Amino acid sequence: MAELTLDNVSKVFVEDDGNHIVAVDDVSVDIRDGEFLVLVGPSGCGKSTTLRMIAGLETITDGEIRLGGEVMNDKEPKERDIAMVFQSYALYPHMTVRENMAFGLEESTSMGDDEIDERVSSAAEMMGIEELLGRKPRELSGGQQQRVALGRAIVRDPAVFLMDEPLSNLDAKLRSKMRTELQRIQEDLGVTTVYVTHDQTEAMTMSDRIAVLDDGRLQQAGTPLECYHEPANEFVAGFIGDPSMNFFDVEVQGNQLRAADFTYPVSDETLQEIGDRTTLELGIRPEDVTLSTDGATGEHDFETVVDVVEPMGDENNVYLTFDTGGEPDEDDETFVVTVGGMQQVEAGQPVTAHIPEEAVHLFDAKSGESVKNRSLEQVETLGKRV
Ligand SMILES: Nc1ncnc2c1ncn2[C@@H]1O[C@H](COP(=O)(O)OP(=O)(O)OP(=O)(O)O)[C@@H](O)[C@H]1O
Repeated sequence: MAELTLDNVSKVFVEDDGNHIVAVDDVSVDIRDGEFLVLVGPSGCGKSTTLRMIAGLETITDGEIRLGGEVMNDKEPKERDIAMVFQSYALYPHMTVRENMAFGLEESTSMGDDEIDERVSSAAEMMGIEELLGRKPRELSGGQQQRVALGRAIVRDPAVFLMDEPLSNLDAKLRSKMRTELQRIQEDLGVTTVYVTHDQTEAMTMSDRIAVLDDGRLQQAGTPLECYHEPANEFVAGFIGDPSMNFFDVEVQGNQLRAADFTYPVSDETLQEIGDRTTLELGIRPEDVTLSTDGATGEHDFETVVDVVEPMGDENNVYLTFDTGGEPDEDDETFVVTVGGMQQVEAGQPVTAHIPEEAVHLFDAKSGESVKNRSLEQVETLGKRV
């Protein structure tokens, strides 16, 4: 059993001048046995510090970390059944690949040479590095070093893998190849894994669940689709998804959401969810807006003009400006809309943007908390790309 639990975990660094930095603030999350959890968030949000506390490389200021029910707080790193893979790979330069992989086992266990050899061979096979076992790290490419670092973690057969941006030094193509390979290996081995990245594509594609951090605080822990379609707040909504969700400041007037001349009527059901709030942030995903040249025929259709078209291959990112009737430029809202690559759209072209109410997200303007999300059920019935 290797369930990993973080219970109200905090980390405060005290600098020489007495200044307190709250790097991790009261984070609680349960990582199930065999689960692949990705910790994601912007630079400085506390991802690495969280991982280092789990590894025992950093003390815990407050709270408790448990592995398989056992409290880890005061255990030395080597007493924890955990293997960590770093961004820098951290291979020993004077050792061969075989020695690098075997080193941890020789140091920390009374395992016989035969079993060590067997484990190294099997991990090398899994990582496809059998031919490299006699080489030194300097004789390897970045991708190969990365495989050795992963192989070294696998050899240990730990209860938990911790990975800190392990793919970020690889080029884009190798990175996406390693993403799928790593996922497969983790699934085959069934080892509980906590993986840190600031790359939300990695988070979306690799994880069973994502834990989104901002400013040391856990914003949401959920499946990639939950975080994408049912974000807990505006931060998660804006962070997950590329291009990012479009946001619009609106006021509630009767059954309309308004920004100067922009009016967006909503249903009674939506009004109920809004309650007595008077200011909101309206959010809409780029792929949920549709563009046409038919003119505005419905109450959720808006006339606009294409600013820029960014071809992405199979689809285009189309930038539009919504004239909301305020000061030109200042109060206008810029939108990005994703359309299929076959749809002919060019800069300067007048278009009608349709913003379907079922896909609209609403957030409390003050707290940023979610007020209305599109539900996963709606996504399925709409047959939208997810
Ligand atoms: N040893 C330290 N002493 C003081 N402050 C620290 C220390 N380590 C981290 N911090 C601070 O704690 C906060 C969280 O840092 P952390 O490295 O965990 O963030 P991160 O999300 O991993 O960022 P990145 O993606 O840039 O690596 C930051 O404000 C950082 O400056």
